[in-house]
Amino acid sequence: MTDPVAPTPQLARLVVLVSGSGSNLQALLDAAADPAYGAQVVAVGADRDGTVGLERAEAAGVPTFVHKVKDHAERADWDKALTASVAQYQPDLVISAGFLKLVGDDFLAAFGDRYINTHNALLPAFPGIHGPRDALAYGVKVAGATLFFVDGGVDTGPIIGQVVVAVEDDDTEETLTERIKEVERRQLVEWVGRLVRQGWTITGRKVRLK
Ligand SMILES: Nc1nc2c(c(=O)[nH]1)N[C@@H](CN(C=O)c1ccc(C(=O)N[C@@H](CCC(=O)O)C(=O)O)cc1)CN2
Ligand SMILES: NCC(=O)N[C@@H]1O[C@H](COP(=O)([O-])[O-])[C@@H](O)[C@H]1O
Repeated sequence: MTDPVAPTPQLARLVVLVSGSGSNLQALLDAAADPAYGAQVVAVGADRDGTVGLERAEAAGVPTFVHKVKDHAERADWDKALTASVAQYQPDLVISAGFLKLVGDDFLAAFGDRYINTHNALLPAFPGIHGPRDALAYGVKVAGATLFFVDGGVDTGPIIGQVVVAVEDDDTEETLTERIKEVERRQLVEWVGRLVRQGWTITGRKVRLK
């Protein structure tokens, strides 16, 4: 069992990592506007400039930082820089919400017990960055989203929650992606709130609220 993580007595500090439109980030920002939610977004990080996700953070008055892989000689240097920026904000929970980069050893050593990711497929099926496309190509009848604690693999960590949607006969990648996102955002907001208000344990692959 990893060390249990206790509930956070004050507002829990969330750092959110994004690469794209940031609709999951927006859902967290909206939820955190109510102090009863129990958490605040203290910073937003990204691997690229000029995204709507970063604009959403700035509009909410939340500090941002960007680390691009190509600005570093080695991937490990990027990982160290990302780790240092996140650490500066002393997060209780780090959340990847459409963050399209795999983090490395330094990041996981610092935050591996408190780093979660939302993925738009029902893991362990369809890991990677094209979940809805891969699900449609396979011909599945249900799809969905998985929230999990990140480990050193690609979308392999202990699962916190999953939510399911139907796949319609006339779905395109775009329509299925949007249907998944609607339920994915709700799942993310609900589980982040529960985790920070109640604390959690991870025993092997089992995640439990305290
Ligand atoms: N060590 C881990 N890091 C991250 C995980 C994870 O499971 N383990 N989840 C991600 C998010 N993710 C899917 O949810 C994911 C992100 C990125 C990739 C990937 O292959 N990325 C390539 C670049 C792709 C691109 O920029 O177009 C890369 O990192 O070089 C797969 C899955 C959060 N981080
Ligand atoms: N595996 C990574 C991945 O594909 N993540 C997916 O990117 C979307 C981000 O949306 P958003 O930027 O609107 O929150 C989300 O659906 C998330 O599951």
